[in-house]
Amino acid sequence: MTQLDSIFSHVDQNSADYVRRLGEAVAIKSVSGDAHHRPEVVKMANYIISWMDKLGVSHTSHDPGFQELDGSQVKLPPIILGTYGTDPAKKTVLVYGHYDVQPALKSDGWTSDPFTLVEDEQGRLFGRGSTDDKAPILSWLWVIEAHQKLGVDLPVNIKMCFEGMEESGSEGLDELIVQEAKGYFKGTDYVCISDNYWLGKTRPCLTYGLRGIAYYKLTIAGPAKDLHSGVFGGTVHEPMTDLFAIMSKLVAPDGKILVPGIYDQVRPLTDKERGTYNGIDFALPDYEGAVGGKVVIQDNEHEVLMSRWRYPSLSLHGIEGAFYSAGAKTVIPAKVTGKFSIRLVPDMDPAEVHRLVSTFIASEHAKLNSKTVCTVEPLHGARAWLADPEGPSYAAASKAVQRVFGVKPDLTREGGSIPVTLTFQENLGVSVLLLPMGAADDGAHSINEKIDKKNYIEGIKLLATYLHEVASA
Ligand SMILES: NCCCC(=O)N[C@@H](Cc1c[nH]cn1)C(=O)O
Ligand SMILES: [Zn+2]
Ligand SMILES: [Zn+2]
Repeated sequence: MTQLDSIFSHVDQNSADYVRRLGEAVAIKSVSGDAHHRPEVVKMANYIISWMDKLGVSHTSHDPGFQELDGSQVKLPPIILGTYGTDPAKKTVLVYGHYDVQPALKSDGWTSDPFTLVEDEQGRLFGRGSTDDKAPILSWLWVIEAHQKLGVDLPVNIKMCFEGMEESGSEGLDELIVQEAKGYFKGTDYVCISDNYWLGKTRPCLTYGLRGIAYYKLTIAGPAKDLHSGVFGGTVHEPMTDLFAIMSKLVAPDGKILVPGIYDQVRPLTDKERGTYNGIDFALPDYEGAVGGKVVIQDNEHEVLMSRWRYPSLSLHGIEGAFYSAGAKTVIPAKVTGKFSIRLVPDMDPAEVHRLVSTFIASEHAKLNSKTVCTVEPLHGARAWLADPEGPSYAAASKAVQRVFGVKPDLTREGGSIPVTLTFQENLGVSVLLLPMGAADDGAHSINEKIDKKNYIEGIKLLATYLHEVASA
């Protein structure tokens, strides 16, 4: 029996323990976006630290300071930096993950309490944070534990960077990475992140690209206070009318962004890149299933994937200050703020996108001949990330997938944004790999988030195998 075979059978034998521990973690309501839950985020940090202590992982906790949240100053949760092994003869793999979660209420439509891990008869483990990102970060610890229990030498040094603010802008993380690039992070050979999902439900993937984002607030202000539409309607410029007029000019119903110049920055599609879409395990009906309706714009698989991965998109998210309750309130809102974002792709620059967006909105507002005041404010931005999927880390991960799952992984990109990938790549100068455990239907951020027990258990084996493969890469 090889070392990995014995690790695999140990993982299988201990699967009930791994599920029980995931249940302990899910029960900690580490919602970073809500000030009231901040003590629970810290509790989750302490849960991880207690496991690091048990496993002999040395660690430091970095305090990123305070943030303004719901009108008060709230202390940020720690960024935990762990170190397991410092053998100069071994490669060093830095793993990143997050221990905070999205908000969840049973009343949102969950079929069970979101913070109680529930296993159904199909082996699906439901609970907030189950797949995003508690199972993956815990799995790195279980890999260390399995090696210790079996007396198998871990063939790499591991550094761990676990944050508690990923779902709320990763406050303080970039600064710490820049500051510690030649300190704690020095000596990192590869970065591996397990915080995304397979493209479908059955075939694992390795992810080498993400879109960036430019998020905007567009505010139109008019009267000093909300007005009665019967008394003032027809006599004043209405902020909501102007906001609708401008927001309707940003994007067409077919998804085309209407801001002039936006597509000029997009990297042209080459034949080589076009070829990378061949053979990817992705079917339109499955995608429509994930969407939950027949509203997909494109009519073939390659176009859908390209629209998600390599072209920008503009989404209108919401309007702050507008009347939205039941009933028929006859109000003219005094000030409204539209929220929208543009997903950025290689080679789009957030500063240039901001220049184009603000110039366009100012000119569209001027065309309205309205006396309202229009302001555009960028909330946050991140460039797209694209890695070379042909390096040794990707080769090791591909071998690991084949060993654990018996199939070659798809090489995928994603439409979402994980800005820290680029921060690691640029500041540490090493290859970054996204190695997901969860499946496309896990429902991260949504109601009834889950991870399949099979994905969790085989995922632990996958991470262990990757470390063994990358050791000799
Ligand atoms: N599957 C990986 C995507 C992770 C994710 O959901 N990231 C968020 C990050 C973000 C950016 N602005 C607000 N949140 C995303 O929306 O892409
Ligand atoms: Zn995540
Ligand atoms: Zn998330």
